[in-house]
Amino acid sequence: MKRAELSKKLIKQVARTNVEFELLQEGDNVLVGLSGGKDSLTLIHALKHIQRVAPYDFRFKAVTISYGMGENYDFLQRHCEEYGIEYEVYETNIFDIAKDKIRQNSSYCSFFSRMRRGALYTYALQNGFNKVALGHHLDDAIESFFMNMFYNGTMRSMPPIYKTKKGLYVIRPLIEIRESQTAGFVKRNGFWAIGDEACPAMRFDIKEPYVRENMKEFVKELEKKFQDVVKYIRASFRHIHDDTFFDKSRLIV
Ligand SMILES: Nc1ncnc2c1ncn2[C@@H]1O[C@H](COP(=O)(O)OP(=O)(O)OP(=O)(O)O)[C@@H](O)[C@H]1O
Repeated sequence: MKRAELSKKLIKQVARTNVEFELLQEGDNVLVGLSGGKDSLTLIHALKHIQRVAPYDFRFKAVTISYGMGENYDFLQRHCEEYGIEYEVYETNIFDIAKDKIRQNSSYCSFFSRMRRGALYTYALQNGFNKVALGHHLDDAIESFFMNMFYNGTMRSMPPIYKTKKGLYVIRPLIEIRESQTAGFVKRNGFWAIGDEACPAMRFDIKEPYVRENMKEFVKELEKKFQDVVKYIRASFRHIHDDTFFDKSRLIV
């Protein structure tokens, strides 16, 4: 069985996040969302590594949500076979539904993303999984944080773990690693990954949502000015003084 090569730094960070937030535990049955992009490819191999070395047993299966646009995921099927990873493509009709809905709803990508998330959760619940793992990383969490603040007027980001109303745990084992590390991982192993288009609509010449692009640029510029800014933002995410803002429900009075 082939083994992918993960950098020590990446393994160490994922292991630390995993232990601190108790993401994976004995007996877990984890459904991993595999888009075929660099992040979720890194995720399946990081989980495979943890499975080899952890003193507890858990099972995971990678699933790709197909939008029903005639996509071909044979390369992922072959990849998972080579590395001994259980895999399935879950067919949906998200694209058909989108064609009707999107005329009224201008936000293609968020529509696809919501539907995809719904399909993943449904598949997990119907097939006895207790956790869903997603490939979001630190850059995603930081971009989301600024996006929510600058465009929605809310302060929120992406937690390493949370429980849905239906009792499913959503975990993000890569949440403290940088996007450059997932890019490095696929490069190092010579893996082909689907490009960074954030949603299938973009394959039809729709530009990447400019808001996220702006946020990427914004963080890049910040890093040019303040070398360690990402380190400090990450630290801030761990030290939240939520009684120091203007949210009445959180004030200590
Ligand atoms: N078609 C899909 N099927 C299953 N899971 C998916 C799919 N698309 C995305 N995901 C999951 O949702 C996570 C976040 O989605 P997002 O659109 O931000 O990912 P992405 O840009 O495709 O990233 P990645 O490089 O992980 O593939 C992914 O890391 C992956 O775990």
